[in-house]
Amino acid sequence: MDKNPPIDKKATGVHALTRCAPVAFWLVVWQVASMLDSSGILLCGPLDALLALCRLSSTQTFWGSIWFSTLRIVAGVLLGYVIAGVLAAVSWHMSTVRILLQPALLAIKSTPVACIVVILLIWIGAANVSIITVLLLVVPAIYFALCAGLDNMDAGQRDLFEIFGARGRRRFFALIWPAVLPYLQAASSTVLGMSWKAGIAAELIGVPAGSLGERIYQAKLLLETPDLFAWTFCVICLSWLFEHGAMALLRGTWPRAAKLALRAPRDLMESGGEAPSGHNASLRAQGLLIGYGAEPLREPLGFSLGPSSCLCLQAPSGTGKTTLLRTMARLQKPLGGALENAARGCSMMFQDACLVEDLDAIDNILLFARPGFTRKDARDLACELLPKDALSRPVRELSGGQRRRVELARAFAAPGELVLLDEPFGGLDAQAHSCALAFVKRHGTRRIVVFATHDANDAQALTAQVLEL
Ligand SMILES: Nc1ncnc2c1ncn2[C@@H]1O[C@H](COP(=O)(O)OP(=O)(O)OP(=O)(O)O)[C@@H](O)[C@H]1O
Repeated sequence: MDKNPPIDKKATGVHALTRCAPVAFWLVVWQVASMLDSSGILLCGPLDALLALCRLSSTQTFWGSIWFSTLRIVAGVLLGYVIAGVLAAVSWHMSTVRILLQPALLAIKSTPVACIVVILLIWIGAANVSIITVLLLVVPAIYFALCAGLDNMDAGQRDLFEIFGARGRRRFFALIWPAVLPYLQAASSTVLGMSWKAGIAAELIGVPAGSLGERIYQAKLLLETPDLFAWTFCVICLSWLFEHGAMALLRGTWPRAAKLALRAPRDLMESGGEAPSGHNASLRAQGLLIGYGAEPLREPLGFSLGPSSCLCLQAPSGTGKTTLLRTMARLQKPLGGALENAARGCSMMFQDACLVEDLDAIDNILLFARPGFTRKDARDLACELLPKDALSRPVRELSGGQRRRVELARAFAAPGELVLLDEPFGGLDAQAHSCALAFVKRHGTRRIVVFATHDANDAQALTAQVLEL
């Protein structure tokens, strides 16, 4: 069977016509308007502009000017992105830097380009005025976009990377980059086109020798209107190419960043070890108070868990099971009492599935897996819980129950000796439920497993101690 659907030639033809017809219409309007100006100084026709472009493009000066301006504008943009990235990273870690930078960058952002150019001409002269002008346009726009992306990073995703101890390149490529990318794309779509406008405006004011700005200025001085239109057309094309090329590059970074995150080596210090041995793992609470603000949710809690033990948290809704699990994961500080955790590493299954949505089940498992855990291991582990056809689709396309099972597999592929499961069997049918119970029993040995459930039979099935809140 032919896999490619037949091309609808009629529809393609209509599509091409709807795109070309308006352009042709405006070219005719332009030609007619130019014919009304008999002098040809105010407005030249499109044909004259095209002839001028052909004439100019055969000269060395033409390509020299394009090279001169492109080099400076692109350098300004690249430098601007690097500086904005460094400043945003520092500001994110140091609020004082952010407070200090805020007024300066807002002032630069609000200053008209023409004023910036005039000041720069006094300071650095004309030759490189376009680089700094473009840089000053890019830095505030990209800096504020990056800060917004970092500020609005999903709290659940942050918790996920924090608990699993994913740092360095994996954290950058799988957490930070996808969080800032939409903001970066939105700001870039404005800034990239603007950078050419600002760069050429700077050259027109400073008139550096050999630049596109100088050519446009000369064409205006000598009233060579066709040349003026030809140069303007060049700037529009360069700006369009640059903007669309850079945006396509940016769009393509996410799948690549995910691959880089998966390839990043996981060092043993970071992960807590090769595989859980569980020999010395323990978790003890004495007079533990949990809650938000000053008022504890419950009376003081106490329990003691040794290696290969399982604790079931059972309580009605809203009584603090999730809060206790978050406290055990060190995502929240206890309000009082003592919590001694002697387990190496921790992994958690959240009540609301928290996954890297664009990656498939295997990649989600591998992202936080212990060192030496191969793709085949991840596939075998996932196959214990999920149908094969669910393994290679982005997890955002999976059902709620399937997503929970990806999380469950991920929790046991990670090296943590303490495994916290928040309602791991919620939303599963009877068969999937018993399969998940068997999975936890099989892989829970040599770890401490703490899970929250509303089903009293789960504790029995896993021979778990029960802590009723
Ligand atoms: N971020 C928060 N700030 C303040 N109070 C919160 C916060 N999160 C939860 N609570 C409150 O803490 C209490 C316990 O919530 P928690 O989510 O721990 O209960 P739960 O036992 O896990 O409930 P469920 O079984 O419905 O998941 C609830 O009364 C809830 O309103």
